[in-house]
This record gives sequence, C-alpha cells and structure tokens, in this order.
Amino acid sequence: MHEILSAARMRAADQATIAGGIPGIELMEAAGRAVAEAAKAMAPDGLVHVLCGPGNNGGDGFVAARLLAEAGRPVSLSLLGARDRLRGDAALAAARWTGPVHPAGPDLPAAALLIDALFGVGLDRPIEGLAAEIVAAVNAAPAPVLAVDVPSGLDADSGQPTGPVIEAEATVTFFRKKPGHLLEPGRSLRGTLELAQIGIADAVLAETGIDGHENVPALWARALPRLTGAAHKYTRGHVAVVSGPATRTGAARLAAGAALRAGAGLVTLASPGSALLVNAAHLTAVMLARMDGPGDLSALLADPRYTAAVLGPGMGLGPEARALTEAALAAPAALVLDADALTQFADDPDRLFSAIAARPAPVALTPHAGEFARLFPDLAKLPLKTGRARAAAERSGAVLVLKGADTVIAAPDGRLAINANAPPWLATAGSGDVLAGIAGGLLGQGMPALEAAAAAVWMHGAAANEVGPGLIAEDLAPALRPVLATLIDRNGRRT
Ligand SMILES: NC(=O)C1=CN([C@@H]2O[C@H](COP(=O)(O)OP(=O)(O)OC[C@H]3O[C@@H](n4cnc5c(N)ncnc54)[C@H](OP(=O)(O)O)[C@@H]3O)[C@@H](O)[C@H]2O)[C@@H](O)CC1
Ligand SMILES: Nc1ncnc2c1ncn2[C@@H]1O[C@H](COP(=O)(O)OP(=O)(O)O)[C@@H](O)[C@H]1O
Ligand SMILES: [K+]
Repeated sequence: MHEILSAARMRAADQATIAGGIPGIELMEAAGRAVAEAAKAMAPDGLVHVLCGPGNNGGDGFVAARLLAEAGRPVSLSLLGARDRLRGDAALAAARWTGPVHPAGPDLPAAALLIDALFGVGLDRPIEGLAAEIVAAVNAAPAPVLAVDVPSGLDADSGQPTGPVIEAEATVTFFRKKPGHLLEPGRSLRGTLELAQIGIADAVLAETGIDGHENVPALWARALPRLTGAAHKYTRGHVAVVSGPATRTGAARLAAGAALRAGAGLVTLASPGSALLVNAAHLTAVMLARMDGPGDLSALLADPRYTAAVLGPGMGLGPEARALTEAALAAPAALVLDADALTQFADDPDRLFSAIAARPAPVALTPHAGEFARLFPDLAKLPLKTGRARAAAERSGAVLVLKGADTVIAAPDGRLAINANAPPWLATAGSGDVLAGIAGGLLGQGMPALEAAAAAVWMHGAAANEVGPGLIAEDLAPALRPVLATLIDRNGRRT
C-alpha cells in the first residue's frame, strides 16, 4: 500500500485493469462510492455541492453525487463544460445522475461541503478563465472542500500547483498515493488523505512499475539493528563525530548525542585541541578524543571498531576542513556527510563522487536544497524533487537525503522514499545536525545505507511529533526513546 505511482503509471494501472476485464465504469463507481462515504463522514448533514470537470475526475463526482442523493442527502451539482462533451466512463456516470446539472460558475450555493471533482491526474496545463474563477470561489467559500484524487490544479507528480489550485480539507485518492500527495506544497494543499481501493489488483504494479515508496517503518523495520541479550557496546557500533572549532561545537554535539540515542554502542567526538575544553564541559556519555588535523583523524578511524563517522555539522570550510573530510573518505567506516562537508566540495564535486566510488563502505549525503544546488547545480534545475534526488544518488554513488519539509531519500540503484511525517516545527536551528547523528548511529550499527537513512528521517519526524510545537533541536534525541519503543520491544526484538 505504500508504493507511489505517478499520474502516467496510475493511468497504466487503470488501463491494465480495464484490459484485464474490469469495466472502467466499475472502477469509477467504486471511486465515487469512496468519495461519497468520505463526504458523509465530513459533513453528516446539510447540502453537498459537487463541482464536476470535463474528464473522468468529473465522472467520479457524478457517481458520488448520485450515491449521496440515493442516501437521502441534499445534493446539487454543477459541470464545467458541456454535458454532451463528456466521453466514455464520465458520460456513463453522468447518464446515471438524474438530478439537475447546473453550469459551473463562481456563484456557489451555501453548502455544508464542496466536492472538488474538477480535474484529477489528467490536468495537463494551468487552470484559466472560468475554471480559475471557480477555484478562487471554492477557496473563498466557508464550506470545507473534499478533493477527488488530487486538489484540482495540483500536479500529481511534482506536488506543485500548475496555476490556481484548490485548497482541500481532505482528499480521497485511489489505489496508490501519487508523489504530489507527499511532496510540498501538495501535501499541505490536499489536507488529510484517504486511500481507497477501487478494484485494481496489486499485481498490476508488476506491470506498471512504481515511482518509489512513502517512507514508513514497513520499508526498513526488518533492517533495524537487532539487539540480543549477548549485545555489548562494541557489537552496537562505534561512531565518530567530527567537531568544529572552539566557537562552533554545538552542532557536532547534537549529532553525537543523537547517534548515541539511536543505539550506537559508543560515540566519540573527535575534537580539535582548541575545542577540547568546551566540548568536555558539555559531554557525559559521549566520549572525547583529541584530533588535530587529517593525520589524527585517519589514525583514529583506522581502528576498525569505528563503524561510522559523521562530518559536516559546524565543521567549517577551507582547506583544513576539507582535508578532514578527505581523510574520512579514505577510512573504512560508513560515512554521513552533511552541511559543510558537502559545501567543501562545491568547487569539485567529482572529486567527492570518485572518492565515494573508491570506498567499500556506504556514504549518506544529507543536503538541504541549498547544499544540493552547490554539489549538483545542473540537477537542481530538474522539475521533480524525486528526479533530483534519484539522479544525484546515481551520480554520487551515495544514498542521497534531500531534506526539506518533504525529505526525499534515494539510493544509487533507483530505490526512493518520500517522507511525509515531519512537522513544520522541525524547521529550527540544529535539527539537521540531529538527523545526521541519527543516520550515523544507525549506519554504525550496520544497517544498510538506504534503510538507515530512511529510518533516520522517519524517526526524526516522529521524534519531532513527540515533542510538538516549541521544539528545539536539543529536544529531539530524548524524544527518540518513545519512538524507538514503537519499533523495538523490551526484548530487543523489532515489533
Ligand atoms: N477509468 C479510469 O481511468 C478511472 C479514472 N478515475 C478518475 O479519473 C481521473 C483522471 O481522468 P482523466 O484522465 O479523464 O482526466 P481529468 O483529471 O478528469 O482531467 C482531464 C480533463 O480535463 C481537461 N483539462 C485538463 N487540464 C485542463 C485545464 N487546465 N483546463 C481545462 N481543462 C483541462 C481535459 O480535456 P482537454 O481540454 O485537454 O481535451 C480532460 O477533459 C482520475 O484523477 C480519477 O479521478 C477514477 O474514476 C478511476 C477510474
Ligand atoms: N517545514 C518543515 N517541515 C518539516 N521538516 C522540516 C521543515 N523544514 C525543515 N525541516 C527538516 O528540518 C531539518 C533541517 O535541517 P537543515 O536544513 O540542515 O538545518 P540545520 O542546519 O539548521 O540543522 C531537516 O531534517 C529538514 O528535513
Ligand atoms: K479534483
């Protein structure tokens, strides 16, 4: 259920189902039924007004209107375009509606609920003219809006509005979610999302392929580190986190604390001598090692007990800082490169990618959009965030975590997950450092890189939800405890 389908793949799934013998009108009846049920739940009484468009999305609206009327609800319906221009299943669905069909316009009746069945995945250009006036009127109306499949005007693949767009309280979509339901601003515009099954068999996915998954625990829960009674701290991995200079140490400590909380057996902060005292004053369970330059870091990481290292948070730019990252790239540990450790390679990204290609252990890169554009200036111009992440993972050979409200995680082999559990109060200084630490903690426990990165992003969002508004980055690591408790039971088993 967590696969994601683009508009084109969704059409292919519809078509394959119809070719397999299930008439399209049956799918449309099932879709309309799901919309009608959602409408009843949203507005238990009062008028439901259904706005139908000229394609099959409008067809779903005709079905929902009929079923609501049959259930005794007052229903009115308006159609954008001429009734005799309706084709195929939409024409069939309209023929089964026996109530009046009003011409659609911006004058809306006072309704308890508006159903937006104007445009679905067939939208292929910006909404203009009369349709745009209707969209504006719907958004200005006091009634809540239930969108059919996608809020009209939203591009189902990118999550971007093509122009004027409906702001929905809720959306019912069919068979599988579309990328635009999870990518911002689509995720905000669609309101709550219900996934309805309409008679398309899961088996069609083998034929259509998928565009990725929603990032949910089912994707990676089986890869979580398994704790047995025989565990000792060295079986749980040792993570090194590289500290910045004396005036910029907080970010690395945030990452180190998060790595420990994510389950690493030991975490050592590798600190320049000049920053040792300030770091020491703030650390307890996290250990401290003096590290003055790339030679020291290479020597530290040559110890095979170091299973992962995190570089970037508060690290700084310039040749010395970059030499540290080069030393880490040459070491055997798995790596998380974040923030400055990415920007250090802005002048020569290929050098980073060839170092990644040459090392046996995995690397996760965790850029936000700005850092991404420095490493992948050409890819930053691609229209889809999913496409940007996928192409960057392929080029770099690393697992790519393209952060934001809608973080996308991509592997070089094409696997991809879109994260949708992060609340906006995560947008606060230092929260990215915590994410890098969680990822390092999971990688250090031997979790495969895509799974570790996806799990880290999900846990980060879940921890932020535990904390709630008012969150500061320091709150996140403690909040991992209740999150981990939902994933791992008291016997150390994955739940
Ligand atoms: N049997 C099935 O396949 C099932 C499909 N299902 C449902 O069908 C939906 C997809 O239906 P769809 O493909 O007919 O496209 P849809 O979203 O209704 O819009 C296309 C229409 O709008 C027009 N148009 C486009 N852009 C426009 C614009 N900016 N401004 C103005 N007009 C514009 C375009 O006409 P054009 O002018 O381009 O000729 C065309 O008439 C899907 O989201 C789901 O809800 C479910 O019932 C399950 C079974
Ligand atoms: N609006 C938002 N909603 C949810 N998560 C967000 C939002 N904005 C940022 N985040 C998350 O917060 C973190 C910010 O990281 P980053 O940009 O590196 O900031 P910093 O360097 O201050 O830690 C990322 O994990 C990102 O996914
Ligand atoms: K719609």
